[in-house]
Amino acid sequence: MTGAGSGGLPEPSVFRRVLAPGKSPRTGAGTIPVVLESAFAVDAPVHVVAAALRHTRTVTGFLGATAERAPEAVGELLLAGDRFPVAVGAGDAADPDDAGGESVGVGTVLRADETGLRLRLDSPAVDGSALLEFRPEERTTGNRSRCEVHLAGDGLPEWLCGRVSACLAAVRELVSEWAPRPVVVGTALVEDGMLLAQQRRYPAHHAGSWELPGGRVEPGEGEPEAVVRECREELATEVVPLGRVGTDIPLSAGSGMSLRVWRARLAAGARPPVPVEHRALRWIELSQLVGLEWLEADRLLLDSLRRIMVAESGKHDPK
Ligand SMILES: Nc1nc2c([nH]c(=O)n2[C@H]2C[C@H](O)[C@@H](COP(=O)(O)OP(=O)(O)OP(=O)(O)O)O2)c(=O)[nH]1
Repeated sequence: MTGAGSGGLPEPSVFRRVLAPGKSPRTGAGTIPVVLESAFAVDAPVHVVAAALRHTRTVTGFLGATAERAPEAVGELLLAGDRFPVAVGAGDAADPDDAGGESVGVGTVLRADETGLRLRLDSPAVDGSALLEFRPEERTTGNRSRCEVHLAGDGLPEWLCGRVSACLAAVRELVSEWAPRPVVVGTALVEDGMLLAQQRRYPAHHAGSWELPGGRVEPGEGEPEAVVRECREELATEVVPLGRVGTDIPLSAGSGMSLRVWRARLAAGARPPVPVEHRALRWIELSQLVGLEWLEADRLLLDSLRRIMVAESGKHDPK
């Protein structure tokens, strides 16, 4: 990978364009396949950057650059399996409403989680498939956390490079808007490959839905401390936080908060969790994960939660 300087946005000109060995330039519709390798730095923690990289409107708007056709993706953040239309051609990369070309391809999300965003672009105009990947990596110096986003692409049409650059500028803006948000911590408590979920009793619009134990981080409190306190209050037990899981999830428009999940285990000798404030608790097996009626925000974390459940159980993922 090639570093693109400290904090500078990668202009199309700084993308290293290399024809992949053994490949020859494809012809037609101005498509020259490009192998793209680049990196740029953002002054924000990786879980915030990874969230912005999967923001549906930003990614589909800039990369798809087609205003008329709504993406099939319905969530605020992209999920693996989502698909969206892509107008093929030059257009104005800075304007998501300017579709450019006339022919339409399809973008498919192959992965959208804390490890990054991986997309496939299928269109007759690119003569098959092109792959594009954004991979955020944390770089910590002292107590300052910044993120390096590595870009990789294979078989990219030339016109897509300008859109990638415009998309990254929009991601950067989103990051500066999201980074200072107050945080609600959620706890992914996994024991023997099973995840603890709790069913809300209130407010009315959340009652009956399932969520992870947690709540708002108090002023002056660290996130791991908030995880321990909330589990004491809600489950009457002691947990040990182990690290973050998934990307941040921006909570619904009015709240201005982000959900940030920590993985945890029960402390040695801790009492079994009981529902103090909630209607019910349930230890969820892998096969029950998707079918549960989760709060909408939690649904966007299921791929990441599945991964830690599989790792804990030592089983093969049947998905
Ligand atoms: N705790 C938690 N909150 C979640 C999850 N998913 C999700 O959308 N939320 C939302 C619901 C609420 O709008 C907000 C946090 O509310 P909360 O009621 O748990 O927070 P809290 O304990 O600090 O609040 P309070 O009851 O003391 O007033 O985050 C989740 O998995 N766990």
